[in-house]
Amino acid sequence: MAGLLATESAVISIPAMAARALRLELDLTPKPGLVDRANNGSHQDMDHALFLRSIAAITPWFSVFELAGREHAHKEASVQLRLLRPAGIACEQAMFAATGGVNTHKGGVFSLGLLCFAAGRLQGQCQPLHAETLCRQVSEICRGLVARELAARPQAVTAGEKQFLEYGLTGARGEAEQGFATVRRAVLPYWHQEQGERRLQHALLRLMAANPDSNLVSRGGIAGLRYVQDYAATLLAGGWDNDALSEMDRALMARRLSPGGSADLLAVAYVLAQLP
Ligand SMILES: CC(C)(COP(=O)(O)OP(=O)(O)OC[C@H]1O[C@@H](n2cnc3c(N)ncnc32)[C@H](O[C@H]2O[C@H](COP(=O)(O)OP(=O)(O)OP(=O)(O)O)[C@@H](O)[C@H]2O)[C@@H]1O)[C@@H](O)C(=O)NCCC(=O)NCCS
Ligand SMILES: Nc1ncnc2[nH]cnc12
Repeated sequence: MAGLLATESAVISIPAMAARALRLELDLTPKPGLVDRANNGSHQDMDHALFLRSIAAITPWFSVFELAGREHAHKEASVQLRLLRPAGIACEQAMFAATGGVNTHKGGVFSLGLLCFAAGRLQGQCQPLHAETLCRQVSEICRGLVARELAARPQAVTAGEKQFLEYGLTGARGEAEQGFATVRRAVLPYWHQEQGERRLQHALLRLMAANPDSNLVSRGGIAGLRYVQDYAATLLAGGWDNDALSEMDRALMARRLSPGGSADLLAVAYVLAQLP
């Protein structure tokens, strides 16, 4: 049963979970600063329909990543990212073609793509598919990525590269190289404290409180990042409901702040939380 994992009553695949994670994240409402069913958050160039098109364009690639992981499973970890990247870039291009050039899911493609690829690699090596083994694989596949692509680069082009040079933030690359440590430490131990949509909102708040999200820094500098982290921590400490989240949504929209990196990590958290 290659590529499949039995969970509770259903048998589902990691690529299918990744696609489901993107849809659940998108539909979660209210969701401060982000595109949801109610509004476009702090975004002028994105809406719910655009995200649906993006998800439709990305979804077929998750199985491609998993298959590639299986095919290359017996090669060293250090060559894996080089083998995955052409498909990752092709998937990004499919996303940009579907959205007319808007970056809806660049971080999501990167993080979920790595999870699918690592799952295929584990299957190819006949290793058990657990959250821990999957994250360890991602970390090994990405070993040295921050040093190679951020630290060794004197000139910055992307937002992620600029923020490394200016503030030492390692963004999506750092999260992956650390085996999604922010998700494992800040979210997974608390996953079963809440149910349904509230579980995902709780996870998002925990991510916003902990994640050094490069999107917040590119929109609002370090002060913008601190504002969102403190706001989320205050809600977690004092209690929150949908009204409080809607108020936070308005506060972030007024400041043009969007925690897009945390939205991506929420999808990662959902996939990992389905695994033993
Ligand atoms: C390695 C890449 C991810 C390189 O990307 P880049 O150098 O741009 O690096 P980052 O900025 O670090 O990351 C890119 C996206 O990752 C998300 N992100 C940010 N911080 C974190 C974090 N701490 N943890 C996890 N993820 C994070 C974030 O994505 C979200 O932001 C999108 C919107 O961003 P932006 O374009 O800036 O849009 P706006 O803010 O709206 O801009 P303006 O309107 O203000 O102009 C949002 O939709 C989320 O997705 C970062 O954008 C990678 O690109 C790469 O190597 N690609 C090649 C493909 C590949 O190898 N894939 C391998 C696996 S398949
Ligand atoms: N729902 C969302 N809104 C804005 N940016 C995002 N990046 C990933 N999901 C997002």
